Amino acid sequence: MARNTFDQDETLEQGFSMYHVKRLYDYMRPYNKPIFFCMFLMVISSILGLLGPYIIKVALDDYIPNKNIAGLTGATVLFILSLIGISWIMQNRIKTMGRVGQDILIDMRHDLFVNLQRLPFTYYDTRPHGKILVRVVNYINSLSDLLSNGFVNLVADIFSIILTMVFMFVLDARLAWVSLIGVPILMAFMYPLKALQRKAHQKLSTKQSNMNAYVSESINGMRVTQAFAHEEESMRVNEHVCEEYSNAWLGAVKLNFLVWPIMDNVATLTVALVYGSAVFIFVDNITVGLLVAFVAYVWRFWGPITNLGNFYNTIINAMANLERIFELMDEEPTVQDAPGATELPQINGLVEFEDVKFAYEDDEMILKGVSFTAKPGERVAIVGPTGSGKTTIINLISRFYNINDGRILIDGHDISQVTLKSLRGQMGIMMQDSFIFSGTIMDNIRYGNLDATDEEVIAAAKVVKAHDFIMSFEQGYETVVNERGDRLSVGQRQLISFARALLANPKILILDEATSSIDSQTEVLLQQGLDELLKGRTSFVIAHRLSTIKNSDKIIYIQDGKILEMGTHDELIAEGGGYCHLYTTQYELLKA
Ligand SMILES: Nc1ncnc2c1ncn2[C@@H]1O[C@H](COP(=O)(O)OP(=O)(O)OP(=O)(O)O)[C@@H](O)[C@H]1O
Repeated sequence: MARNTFDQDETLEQGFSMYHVKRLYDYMRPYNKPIFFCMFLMVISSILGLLGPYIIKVALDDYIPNKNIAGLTGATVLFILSLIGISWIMQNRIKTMGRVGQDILIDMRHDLFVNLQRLPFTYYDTRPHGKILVRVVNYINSLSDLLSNGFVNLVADIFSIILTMVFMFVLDARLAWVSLIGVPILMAFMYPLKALQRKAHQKLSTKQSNMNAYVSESINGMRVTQAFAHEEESMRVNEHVCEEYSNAWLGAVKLNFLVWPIMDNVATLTVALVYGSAVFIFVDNITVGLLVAFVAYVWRFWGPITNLGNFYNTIINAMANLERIFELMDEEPTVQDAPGATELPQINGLVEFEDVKFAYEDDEMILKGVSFTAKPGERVAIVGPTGSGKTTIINLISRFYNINDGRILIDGHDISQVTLKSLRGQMGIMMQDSFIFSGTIMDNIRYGNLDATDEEVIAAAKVVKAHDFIMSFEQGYETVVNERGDRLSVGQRQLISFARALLANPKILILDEATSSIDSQTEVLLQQGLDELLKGRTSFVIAHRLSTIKNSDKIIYIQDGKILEMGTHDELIAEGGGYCHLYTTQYELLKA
């Protein structure tokens, strides 16, 4: 999968097609009833709107010359009633379609979010998160107008155009033909514009995505930016992405704004032709009332055509975003249950790596044939230099990535053939980055097991020695923390994540640098609790502080994606290899 950065335009793997329109219609289908009802209302509204000029014609040509007061009063009342009817219909349409539009957006957001949950680490590794966010939030929002007004108005406008033509032909077929001259002229202008608009809107959505990605990255990296006093550089980049966005916006809007004047000019030209032909060619058979009514119909004919132009702008914009929304919705998780995957039964915790080869990106093998066995209940430590592949190994146990070659077995079951849920549901994982969700400390720990009682949460916190610092907060376990865990120190965040992993009560426990930021005194206390707790569980521990893994049943020393040494602490020290060197260096440093 190609990597993308905030300043790199995303290319679409698949262009716009009728398939996208069909997909959009699938979302609208459940709301057919209110949508068709609103379309029906709009058709009635068009008919009422078209009555106006006819009433004026009758008033001008018949009632006023004949001083027919009763007829004139009746026509006025009818005219007012038609205006009231139109306004009632408008109100109801806005209310109903507003609701329907929002409901459709909720359905689309739901489906997008469902797929986001399924997508593997690789997907998130390879693109800025702001670019994902923009699809779920901004692009979906941009469909609101199309769904609330666009389609209903489209049908009403088409109906209105046809009905107006009928009125025009009934009134005077010669003038009706004259007023249609504008249609091919309009087509000749609009056709070449279409391709330009489509490109401009695609560019706009790409630049919006880039801008979002940079803002999101800047917020996440704000502390580093301020620490290095790089605000100006950051602002310069921001100005650049904003300028690119605004240029793209201007480009798209400039083309959109061409649509309306073209239509207006063609409409004016048509009216002029109607007047001209009425005065110079068909002068004998035309009354004032007929001409006034006819010109009113010509404007009414061009009104919906102008609306169609606006609808066209909306749909061009929406389609550029829809392409990306559906692309994300259709993104197939590369890590998913194999066909016929079975449930992993309750495990004992035997983990076997058989000649596992793995690459994040095709060209660079990270694990180059890793084999080891961890027996149930064994405590396995994985050590090695930075970037040697330790985290990669433990990420593979939970199948966050698919391996390129070899096999990983748990209790003899190949993990690629069992369901992800049954596999991950039996593991407790504490990752290097102790992520804290916004909410209370209690909720954050309970994330490990949503069914756990408050007492169980507190018990887990006590085991990892987090209870005391939690209780030192005024609100204890109910203290609200945010996404970055800003109220908490890094060590405190680690302890909370630790408690979360334990609460899952897993047969396999994975601890990646679980205690790297915890003071030595707390760590000693924690180790005592842990010894008891890890009994009966297979655990994988990664720790740079080697004193914490000395007592492990097995230490795996990995370098450059290969296991170089494996054994107990004493055995590896006796071997005098890489582990011994690492350990003695650390020991010397501590002594110094
Ligand atoms: N998501 C990723 N995409 C591409 N390459 C990656 C990714 N994560 C890690 N790598 C690469 O894989 C190699 C092993 O990384 P890994 O995180 O497993 O190392 P580690 O031994 O855990 O290091 P550390 O001690 O620093 O945590 C590194 O060279 C790293 O650049």
